[in-house]
Amino acid sequence: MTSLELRQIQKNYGAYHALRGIDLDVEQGEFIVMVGPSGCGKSTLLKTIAGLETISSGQILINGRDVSNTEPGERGIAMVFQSYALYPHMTVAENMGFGLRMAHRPKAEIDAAVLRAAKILRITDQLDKRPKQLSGGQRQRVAIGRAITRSPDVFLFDEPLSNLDAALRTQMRVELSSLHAKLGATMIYVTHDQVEAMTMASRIVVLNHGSIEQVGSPLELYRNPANLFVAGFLGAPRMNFFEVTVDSVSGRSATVSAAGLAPLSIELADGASVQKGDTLTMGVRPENLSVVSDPATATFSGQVRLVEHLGRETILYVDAGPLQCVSSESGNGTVTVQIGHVTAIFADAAIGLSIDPRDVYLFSSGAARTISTRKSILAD
Ligand SMILES: Nc1ncnc2c1ncn2[C@@H]1O[C@H](COP(=O)(O)OP(=O)(O)OP(=O)(O)O)[C@@H](O)[C@H]1O
Repeated sequence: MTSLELRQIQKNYGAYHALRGIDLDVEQGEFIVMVGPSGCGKSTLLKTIAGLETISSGQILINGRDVSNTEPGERGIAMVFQSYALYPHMTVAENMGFGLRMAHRPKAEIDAAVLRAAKILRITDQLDKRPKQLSGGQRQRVAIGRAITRSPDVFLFDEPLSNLDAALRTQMRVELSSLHAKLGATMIYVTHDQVEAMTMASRIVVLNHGSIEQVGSPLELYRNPANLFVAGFLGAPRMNFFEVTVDSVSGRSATVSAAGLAPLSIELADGASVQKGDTLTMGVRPENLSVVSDPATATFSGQVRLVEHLGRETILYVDAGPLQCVSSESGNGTVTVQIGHVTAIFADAAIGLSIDPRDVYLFSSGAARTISTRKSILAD
C-alpha cells in the first residue's frame, strides 16, 4: 500500500523556489532517507509533509487521504527533531504521553502506550526523570518515544542524531534500524551523514536545488548514479573526476584518454551518443584505483603528496602531474586513492596506479548524465 504520495510539491519563499515540483511515492513500511547539500530543501520538504509549512502548489496524500491543507495534528504523522524539543518541566512519561493527552485519550491508554514505547526504547527506568537529568542519547530516545506513542502512519526524522557524539550516533543508528524493523512503520529521515543514509535506507532520495536528482536503493545509487551530481555526492572519499577526450568510438565502446592518462576503452550505455573529439567527464571511485608495482601496467602515475593512515584503510592524495582531478576531495587537483589496508607507502613516493575500465563512469558534457554502462550492484 502507498503510505505517502507527493505530487508536484512546490514551495516558494517569495521569489525563491525552495521546492521545484517534488514527486515521490513511498510504500508502507519503507525507510526513506533524504540527502543533499545544505540548503537543497530537505527540511522544507519534511516540514511540508508534517504540515509545519504550507505548500505553494501540489498535493500530499497520506494513506490515500489528501492532507495538503490539513492541520499538522490531523495528518497522522509524528516528527522527531535534532533538538529533541522536549518540555523541560514535564517528566519523561509526561513528555512521551503528551500527544495522546492533547488528543484526550483515556489515562489507561496513555499509560499503556508510554510503557510500551519505553520498553521498546529501554528507558522504563527513566520515566520519572526530567529531560535535564538525561544524557543526549536518552533525550533523543524520549523524543522518539513521544513519536511512537502516537502510533503515527508516518514518522518524520530531521537529523535526529546529529547532536550526539560518534559512538552514540552509531548505537542509535542501529537502534533506529531495529525499531523500524520492529514497528514496520513508514519512516522519512533527513540526514547529512552518508553512513546513516547507506545503512538505514530502503531507498535514498538525493535532492539538489529543490528537485530530486535520483531515487533508489543505497547500492543502486552508489553503483549506478544517474548523473555526475549523484556520483559526486554519494561516497566518502568522493569520486575522482577527470576531463577526458574521446579518441575513437567503436561499436558500443569509446576509447578515452587525457594528458598523463593511458587510453581506456569504456563500454557505453544504450542510447549514449558520443563522437570522436568529444570532451567528457570520467569518474573513478578512490577504492577502484589500485597501486601497481610494475610501472608498465599503470594507467597513470604520480607522486604521493599526503598519506592518511586510518588503521583499517589508507588514503593517498596523489599528484598525477598533467592529469588533474577536477573537483577533487582535497580541492587541489590531486587524485584520491583508498586502499583497504595498511600500506608502507609514504609521502613523496612515486607510484603507478591502474584503473579497471569496468569501474569507470563517463558523464556527458552537457547534462552530466551517466553514459557508461550500468554496473552490477554486487561488485564483481
Ligand atoms: N522561512 C524561510 N524563508 C525564506 N527562505 C527559507 C525559509 N526556510 C528555508 N528557506 C530557504 O529554503 C532553502 C531550503 O532550506 P532547507 O532548510 O529546506 O534546506 P536543507 O536542505 O534542510 O539544508 P540543511 O542541510 O542546511 O539543513 C534554503 O535556501 C533556505 O535558505
